[in-house]
Amino acid sequence: MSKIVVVGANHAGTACINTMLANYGKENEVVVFDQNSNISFLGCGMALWIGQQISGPEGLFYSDKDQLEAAGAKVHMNTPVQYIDFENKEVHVLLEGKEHIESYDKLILATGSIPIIPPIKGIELVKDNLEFKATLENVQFVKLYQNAQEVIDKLERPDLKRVAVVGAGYIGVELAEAFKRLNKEVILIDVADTCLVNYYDHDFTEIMAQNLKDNGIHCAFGQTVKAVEGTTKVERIVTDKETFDVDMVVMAVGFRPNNTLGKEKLELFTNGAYLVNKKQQTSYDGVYAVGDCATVYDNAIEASNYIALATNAVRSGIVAAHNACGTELESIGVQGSNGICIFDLKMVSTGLTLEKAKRAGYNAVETSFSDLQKPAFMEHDNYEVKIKIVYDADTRVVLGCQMVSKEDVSMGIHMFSLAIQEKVTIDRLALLDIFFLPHFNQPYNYITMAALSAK
Ligand SMILES: Cc1cc2nc3c(=O)[nH]c(=O)nc-3n(C[C@H](O)[C@H](O)[C@H](O)COP(=O)(O)OP(=O)(O)OC[C@H]3O[C@@H](n4cnc5c(N)ncnc54)[C@H](O)[C@@H]3O)c2cc1C
Ligand SMILES: NC(=O)c1ccc[n+]([C@@H]2O[C@H](COP(=O)([O-])OP(=O)(O)OC[C@H]3O[C@@H](n4cnc5c(N)ncnc54)[C@H](O)[C@@H]3O)[C@@H](O)[C@H]2O)c1
Repeated sequence: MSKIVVVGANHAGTACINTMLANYGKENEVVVFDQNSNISFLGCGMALWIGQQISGPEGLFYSDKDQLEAAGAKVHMNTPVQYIDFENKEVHVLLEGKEHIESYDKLILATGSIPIIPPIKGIELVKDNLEFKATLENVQFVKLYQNAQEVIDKLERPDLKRVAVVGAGYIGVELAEAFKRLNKEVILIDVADTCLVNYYDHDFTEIMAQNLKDNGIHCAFGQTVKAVEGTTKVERIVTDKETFDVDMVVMAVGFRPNNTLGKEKLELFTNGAYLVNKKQQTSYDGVYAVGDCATVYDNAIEASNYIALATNAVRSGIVAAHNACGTELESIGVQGSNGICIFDLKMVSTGLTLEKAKRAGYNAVETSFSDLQKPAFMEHDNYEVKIKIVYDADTRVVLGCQMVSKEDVSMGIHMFSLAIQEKVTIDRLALLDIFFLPHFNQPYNYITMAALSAK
């Protein structure tokens, strides 16, 4: 019997623990440490909860200590791992306030990510706090259940009327919508000249930017935040171009891998993530890393990359579990598939945008098409869809796809995800067997038409 210690039991850790226990039963002793009081909080539901689109946070958890223990793990919550002695295979923790050493045969690091805190005057963290609390009151970071609860409590105060969201990425736009739904005045600030720059090309991001503006959000794009000011609480946010009087500042400028425990010993990716192979093995024998603290293999660039998504966290946890328990299993890699829905406008993407593909050195080109989802004679619930397929002009292989519509076109993006993974050419897509029924689509549908129009 070998002892496997898991550090971090959120999405990646929980998937790993459950896979080990479900498939290998009592073959291993599984010991888990997490510094938080709860596990499995779905951050994806945070904006829905804040914006009162769901009745409460209860459904945003899918596991807990009791469930993991019933399956056979020993779980220590509120227990930060402070240090790992990789040579002697020991994890040093603060257990109920006392130092405790746990030995291991194999180690899974699932310590996730922490908010990026840019060097802006006024947004510094209170030192050594696990819940990302800032020194100036009403500067909020959004990662944990506790962070969301705090924002909700503060929003109930009638004098809290104006909110600035810094970062117009996925979290920023989702929260901007949530605050607007609560009738707050919302300013959405990004250094980039538009929103969602990490996922879509400019023609697509402009559609979302217009959607945000149409719904009353003040977009301050292309602005660099210089300071957040106030005596004890937030009173204003100052950028290089404007000053906004606000009562709350929500920081959503991205996350960085939490590599504190292994950064001295393990090989790291450019952004500090633990560099892992397709079996989730780090550079240190017997040590695996999963989820947001680790790299993924990105099929679109055919190299390691950092793509922090719950979907990747879960899959990497499963892969690590099998390898740690003795069954060799390689990840098939990812395409970074993602989606968003803001005031009913839905956008989905996978693989590389045209801009990113060019930056990655591909001779990349695009083919686009816009049409109604269904034939024009379908007079109700029939929306415009815009699609862009990015492909390599030399090999004709599909590199990426973006779609936008009020229609739910999300299932279509999975096919492009597979196409990138399997290196399908744009010409194969043009003749793909796509069924037709007026309730769903058109005979000459936009996927076929975009592929047929490829030069
Ligand atoms: C607001 C928000 C919305 C999101 N929406 C989506 C979405 O719609 N779709 C999507 O795919 N992804 C989404 N994400 C990203 C997704 O939540 C992350 O990719 C995912 O949480 C990564 O899971 P993880 O288990 O690797 O890391 P984390 O969730 O960061 O968990 C790490 C765990 O490790 C523990 N830990 C860290 N250090 C220690 C230590 N020293 N000792 C003990 N325990 C430790 C922490 O307490 C935590 O429980 C969202 C994220 C946020 C914040
Ligand atoms: N729907 C989804 O799939 C979903 C939803 C939420 C979060 N997530 C994932 O969670 C992770 C974190 O999301 P996120 O929104 O924090 O990151 P993000 O990378 O999506 O967006 C960060 C944004 O902050 C901006 N930015 C960076 N530094 C800045 C600065 N100093 N001032 C102003 N703007 C600045 C960037 O230009 C970017 O637009 C991502 O990996 C994301 O994909 C996914």
